[in-house]
Amino acid sequence: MVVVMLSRCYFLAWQSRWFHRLKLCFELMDDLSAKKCVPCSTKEMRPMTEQAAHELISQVPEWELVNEGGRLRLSRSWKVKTFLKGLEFFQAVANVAEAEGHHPDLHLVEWNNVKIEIWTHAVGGLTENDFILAAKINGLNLHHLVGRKASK
Ligand SMILES: C[C@H](O)[C@H](O)[C@H]1CNC2=NC(N)=NC(=O)C2=N1
Repeated sequence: MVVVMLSRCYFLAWQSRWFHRLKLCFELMDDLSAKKCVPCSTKEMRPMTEQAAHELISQVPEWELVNEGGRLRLSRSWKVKTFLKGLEFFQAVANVAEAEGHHPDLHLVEWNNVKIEIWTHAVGGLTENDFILAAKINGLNLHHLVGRKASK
C-alpha cells in the first residue's frame, strides 16, 4: 500500500515537473524579448488597435502607451548620470535597433533626460515590432548609465 502511495506521489511530482516545463515553454513563446522584428515593408502590416496595444503593454514594464495626434506610440523616460552616459545609452539602444532592423525615436534633452518613443513609421501606428524592441531595450543592462527614476 505504501509502495502504491509513494509511486503515485512520484508520478504526480514527475507530471508536475513536465507541466511546469511545458508552462515555461509557453511563457517563453510569449516572451517578446525572445522574438525577432519583421521587416516593416511587408504589405500585410497594419497598425494594431488600441485594445490590442493595451493587452500587450503589461509585457513591457515601465513603458507607457501615448496617443499623439491619433498615433499610438510606446514611450519610456530615464534620467542618465551624465550627458555622455546619455550618448552611451543611445549607442546601446541603437545596437539593438540595428540588429532588429527596427528603430526608436531618441530624445536627450536638458543634458540628462532621455526619452525613447517607439512606433512603426511604415504604418503610422503600433505593431508587434514596437513591443519586441521595447522588451529588448528593457533587457539591456543600463544601470551604470542611469540615475534616479525619471520624474514624470
Ligand atoms: C525596410 C525596413 O524594414 C524599414 O525601413 C524599417 C527601418 N526601421 C523602422 N523602424 C520603425 N520604427 N518603423 C519603421 O517603419 C521602420 N522601417
